[in-house]
Amino acid sequence: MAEAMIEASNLVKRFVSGRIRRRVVEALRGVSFRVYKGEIYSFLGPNGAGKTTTVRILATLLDPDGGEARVAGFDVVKERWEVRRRIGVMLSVERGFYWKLTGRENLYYFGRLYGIPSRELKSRIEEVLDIVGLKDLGGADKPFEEMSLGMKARLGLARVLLKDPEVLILDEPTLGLDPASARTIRGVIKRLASEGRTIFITTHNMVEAELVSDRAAIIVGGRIAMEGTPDELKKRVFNSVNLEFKVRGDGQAAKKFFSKVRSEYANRLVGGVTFSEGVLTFRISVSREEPAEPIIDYVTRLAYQYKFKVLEIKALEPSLEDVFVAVSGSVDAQQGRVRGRIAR
Ligand SMILES: Nc1ncnc2c1ncn2[C@@H]1O[C@H](COP(=O)(O)OP(=O)(O)OP(=O)(O)O)[C@@H](O)[C@H]1O
Repeated sequence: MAEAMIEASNLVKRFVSGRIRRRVVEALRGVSFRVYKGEIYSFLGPNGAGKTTTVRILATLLDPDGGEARVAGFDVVKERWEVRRRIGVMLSVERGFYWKLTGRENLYYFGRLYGIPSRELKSRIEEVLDIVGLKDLGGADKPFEEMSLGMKARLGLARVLLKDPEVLILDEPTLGLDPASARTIRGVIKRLASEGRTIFITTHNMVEAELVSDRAAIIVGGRIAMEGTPDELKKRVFNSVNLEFKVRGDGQAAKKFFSKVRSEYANRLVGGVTFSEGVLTFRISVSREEPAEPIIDYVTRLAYQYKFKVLEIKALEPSLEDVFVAVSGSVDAQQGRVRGRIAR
């Protein structure tokens, strides 16, 4: 069994706000999870779900009101310095750098602050600049204030890597980045995990979560609603997949053809049917337990009968975003934000 590098047990956190009208927000209501060595574990959740609060507790920046967490084997409250020595934390891409210093100078400053000897630090800086691709972009010698968001994020990750941490805790590491920078950051995250580092990330970006995560948890209202590999989550939430058919044929025959399909699979047709430029497209839902062949056979035979050509048959698996929407309930309030962020 792999070693647990992050263990959260029943974490509880409350915030009290407002002086006159006291308001208690239960940010975490008993959050438990484990992340094993070499794993990439994503925390997904709508706004205010408790993601950043969890990150801050794991990063020893905030104490829980209840429960406990251990990172790299050490308690985040009682042994916070042991934890800090072993983790790399990226909270917000723009935080904490010196605006007038270049990328390289900033890294030198932080490297010295982390106690890395000067000679060793210089070669380490070149190494991490290469890993995050900042030299190629000309970001190494640019003052921080003149960097693009993508360069700043890369520098943030470079700073995290200076310490060569066992565990990386990254809060929305690709938020707002251009596609190339987001891809680079995802690539670095995967590479680090393949080298045995453990990665905890929070994200709103479902496509990203699906691309990088070994396992993911969906957190809603301070509680983990569901946890598993992206595949497990999909199977648990959706017990069917949609088969999409594209057939080409004559417009008049298309009506008759489709009415046959409808009479056979009336309540299993999902989404609309379209007929465009001679191509009829429709979807039939198939439960995961039943074989798809009889449906494929039926449609193929019907197509032959009506002199239609079957252009394509494919299974459309639900995405992690579909799971997220189903699990986190109505996301109307967040929809703009969620949609906006996955469109990268
Ligand atoms: N310092 C604080 N004082 C009062 N309430 C807080 C504080 N920090 C967080 N909260 C509240 O705790 C809840 C969880 O916040 P948290 O920042 O962990 O959510 P999140 O999942 O990271 O959301 P987002 O995606 O919007 O960053 C929210 O209701 C938030 O308003």
